[in-house]
Amino acid sequence: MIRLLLRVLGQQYASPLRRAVALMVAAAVLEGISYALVLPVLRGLLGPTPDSAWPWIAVFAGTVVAYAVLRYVADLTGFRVGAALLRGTYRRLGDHLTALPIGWFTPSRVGEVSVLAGRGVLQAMSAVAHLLGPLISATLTPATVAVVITFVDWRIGVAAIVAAPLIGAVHVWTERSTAAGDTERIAREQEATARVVEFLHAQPVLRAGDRNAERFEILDRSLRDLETASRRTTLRTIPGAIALTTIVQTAFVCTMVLAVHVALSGDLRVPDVLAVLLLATLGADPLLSLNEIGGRIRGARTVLIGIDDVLETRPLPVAPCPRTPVRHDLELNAVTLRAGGRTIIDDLSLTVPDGHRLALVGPSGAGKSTILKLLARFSDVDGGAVHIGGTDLRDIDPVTLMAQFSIVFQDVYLFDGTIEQNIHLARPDATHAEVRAAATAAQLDDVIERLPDGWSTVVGEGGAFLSGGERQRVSIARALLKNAPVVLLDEVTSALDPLSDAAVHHGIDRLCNGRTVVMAAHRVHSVRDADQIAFIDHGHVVEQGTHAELMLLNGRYAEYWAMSDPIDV
Ligand SMILES: Nc1ncnc2c1ncn2[C@@H]1O[C@H](COP(=O)(O)OP(=O)(O)OP(=O)(O)O)[C@@H](O)[C@H]1O
Repeated sequence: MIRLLLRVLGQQYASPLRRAVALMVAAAVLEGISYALVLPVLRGLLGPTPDSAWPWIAVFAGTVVAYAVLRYVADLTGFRVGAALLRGTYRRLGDHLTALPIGWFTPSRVGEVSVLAGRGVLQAMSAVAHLLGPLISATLTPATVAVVITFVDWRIGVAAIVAAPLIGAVHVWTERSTAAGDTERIAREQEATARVVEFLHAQPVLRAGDRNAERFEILDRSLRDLETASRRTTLRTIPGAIALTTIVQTAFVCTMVLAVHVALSGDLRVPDVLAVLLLATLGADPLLSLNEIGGRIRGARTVLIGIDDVLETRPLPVAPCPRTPVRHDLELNAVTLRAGGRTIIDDLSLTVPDGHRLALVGPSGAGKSTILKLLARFSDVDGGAVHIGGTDLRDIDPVTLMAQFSIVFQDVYLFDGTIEQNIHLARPDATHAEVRAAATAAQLDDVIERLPDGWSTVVGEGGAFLSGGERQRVSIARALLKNAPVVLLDEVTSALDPLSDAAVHHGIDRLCNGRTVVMAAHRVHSVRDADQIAFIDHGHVVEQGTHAELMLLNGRYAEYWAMSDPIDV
């Protein structure tokens, strides 16, 4: 577990962790020694001069006080190390996540990482803070007691010590038999969490379609699966729990029987017999708690394996000598992309000269949004290359690359802050006046006027207090403020009222002015003025040209145009 923890977090935590473990070991041994002092106390008390017990009672009291202080320091150190590990895990995970390709963040991965980063990390780190000490105590205190018994009578000591390898074997066996179950239970837990979130998010749709019962059945099934997986894991731990209890009780009974037998044969005095019986009782008790501690440590271990898996995911490679593009023409050269076992973009080539507008048109699922994502290197291509200003995206530093693009996609995410804070994100060094100018250019002024607290209105998590068209306008304001040379635009698909639609398109026109633009268009009227239009289907360019050229060709684009809503045209 500690090795895994250090692999996840890095070796810089090795020495504080070792210090905490050393203190916990010292506390556990001192606890065992304090129990062992029962022996001289009883020998004195039950001997010819009971007063001789007093010095030992004083030593016993001193040891108990020293143990209490050491335990406190050890627990405090464990707690501090746990807190430092918690911060370290969040930082490591955060740093790593920001380096992962944007394409990695699918909804299911986001759900998985949310569970890990939320409850998971806390669970794993509280194991260090709260369980490492009890685990060390539960093993080392009985071991110290067994060594002391060996000094009293080696035969009884050996009977007690024999239990140790058996307990170790049971622990390893339980670990192995429950490992697969633990992994399955965590997977079911993540699945159930995702279904609960989905059920809550989908309430408006489900109620409108009277589909709550049907969808609840899916949620209920995933909760039942979780229950089954949890029951299966619990059942798998039962044999280990029974075996551990049996071994501990058998060793305890053997120690007692042997102690009585040795005493009856005259080899052991009464105080020593009493001390051995007392020590055996004190040693057996913590061993029985190993089951519960082991179960919780196993849970923490499974979480650490999950975090390790995320950290093992390779970020996109960064060129050793990154280059900075000086022009902003774009080129997709024989690009192929595969995902989910199929080819999404197939040997596709396109060029956009600096300052020109390319519109991508085609049926749903043709690959238009994917092309936009490849241009911003959300993921790397499987074949071919993407260039900006003649430079392969893979040769450009990720921060420099992202600085080239203003991205306006459909799923606009707003943070739970004010509109101003949300726009400011695009360029933190922008002045207040620049932010306001971007908002005005994106036609946000009338939206802000309508909000209860104007500019200071908090927009809610994900921008929930704004409409789709309003969120889109905030996104355009961000892009305007960023003022990047290339604009990637995924046109909003949901229908907006004519006023909002006009406002969004006015903002888009301002944004595109004088820049290199690639736009995935869902409505034909918005592409008519593009310098080039590419009709995409099944990840291929089927036709390419200006609106007039494509209409003359009388092919797929012309057919698409004819079918489009006359209001669009
Ligand atoms: N990570 C992925 N794994 C598997 N399939 C994917 C992935 N990303 C995209 N796809 C698939 O690739 C295809 C192209 O998707 P894309 O979003 O680019 O289409 P689109 O032309 O933009 O569609 P729309 O007009 O509906 O937005 C779709 O069939 C989509 O399901």
